[in-house]
Amino acid sequence: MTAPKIFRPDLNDPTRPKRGLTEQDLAEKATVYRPDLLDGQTLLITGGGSGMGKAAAFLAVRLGANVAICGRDVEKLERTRDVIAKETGKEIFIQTTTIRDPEAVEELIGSVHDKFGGINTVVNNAGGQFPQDAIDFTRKGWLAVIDTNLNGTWWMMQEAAKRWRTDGKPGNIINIVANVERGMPQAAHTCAARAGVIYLSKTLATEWAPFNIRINCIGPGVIETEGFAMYPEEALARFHQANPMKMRGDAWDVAEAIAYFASPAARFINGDLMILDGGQAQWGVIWPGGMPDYFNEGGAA
Ligand SMILES: CCCCCCCCC/C=C/C(=O)SCCNC(=O)CCNC(=O)[C@H](O)C(C)(C)COP(=O)(O)OP(=O)(O)OC[C@H]1O[C@@H](n2cnc3c(N)ncnc32)[C@H](O)[C@@H]1OP(=O)(O)O
Ligand SMILES: NC(=O)C1=CN([C@@H]2O[C@H](COP(=O)(O)OP(=O)(O)OC[C@H]3O[C@@H](n4cnc5c(N)ncnc54)[C@H](OP(=O)(O)O)[C@@H]3O)[C@@H](O)[C@H]2O)C=CC1
Repeated sequence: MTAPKIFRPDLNDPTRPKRGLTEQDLAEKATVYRPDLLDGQTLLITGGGSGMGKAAAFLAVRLGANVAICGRDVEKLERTRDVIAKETGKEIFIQTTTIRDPEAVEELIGSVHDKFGGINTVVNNAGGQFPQDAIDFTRKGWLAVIDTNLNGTWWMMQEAAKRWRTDGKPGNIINIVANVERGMPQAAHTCAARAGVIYLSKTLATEWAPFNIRINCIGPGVIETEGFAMYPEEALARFHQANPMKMRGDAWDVAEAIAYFASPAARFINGDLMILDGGQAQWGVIWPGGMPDYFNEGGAA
């Protein structure tokens, strides 16, 4: 029997390059939006302590919004709160929460609601996966990825919607998913979960329209963030070859798309999926754990 291929990253390995935008970038990067675009709006962003979530938090604050973030690691949340305060003078709200726990999610939505008097937009960005051939997934590994990406996103959506219904206020949900149209070899667990979120969103965009709740998804392709640490260097060297532009996006690309969906410019967009991937969906497949010989030119037919 062949042993399963496993890449278990050492997230503290000092030999691996630091990836993603710096905090200075997030504080200074130019934006296409006017500075008061999100004045008075409240955004709750899950997974806001790193990567795209942190960039979205920074941008939303810079555009005038009240921002709350959550994640499992309190240090990342505190660091994000402190640097945003230092760079913008504005205090964001943080709460340690795993989105996998529906009671913790209920508490989170309640606290943010009480703190700011309501929530305008929920950004379900928290998530992730590990690269592995599906045939070797352990039960625990499969469940961890489904629970985080599908169940966790659902708990957030349902709890926010209940609040909006009770308050009689409009709501807006932005779900960060992935590029799943052509499947995702070696990421089948996340592909299943993200496809679930996309069709959950399309369904609820209709079912929750009477409550004035809109729901849209953003499907990023290869976006260079701290999250790249989950993948081996050999895979990272190939990721961007899977889009015809042969480049990586950055967290600001996604943050600006989130700001657009949070703004009045998107008021008539509902149940949609925006793909932000340099064209990868039409062209390439990533194979984060390495492409099997079978698919190489000259490999077994
Ligand atoms: C979208 C793009 C797609 C991939 C395609 C390429 C995409 C392009 C670019 C990048 C896309 C990104 O999403 S970058 C963003 C990446 N960021 C993240 O993934 C951050 C969040 N991720 C996580 O927290 C974890 O990976 C996740 C498994 C989802 C949840 O972790 P938990 O802490 O709950 O669980 P753990 O205790 O760590 O693990 C639970 C079990 O999962 C399995 N497991 C965990 N890590 C494992 C590993 N490396 N290899 C095998 N199996 C593993 C084991 O069975 C574990 O049990 P034990 O054996 O008992 O331990
Ligand atoms: N980078 C890319 O190329 C792509 C990324 N994506 C997805 O985009 C999203 C953002 O990724 P990115 O910024 O790159 O990577 P990061 O790893 O930086 O971000 C993921 C965030 O999710 C949080 N998180 C994970 N699990 C939970 C949980 N159970 N409860 C609460 N928070 C959680 C993490 O915080 P903490 O560890 O503190 O809990 C972290 O801040 C993820 O869903 C990712 O899978 C999709 C396609 C491509």
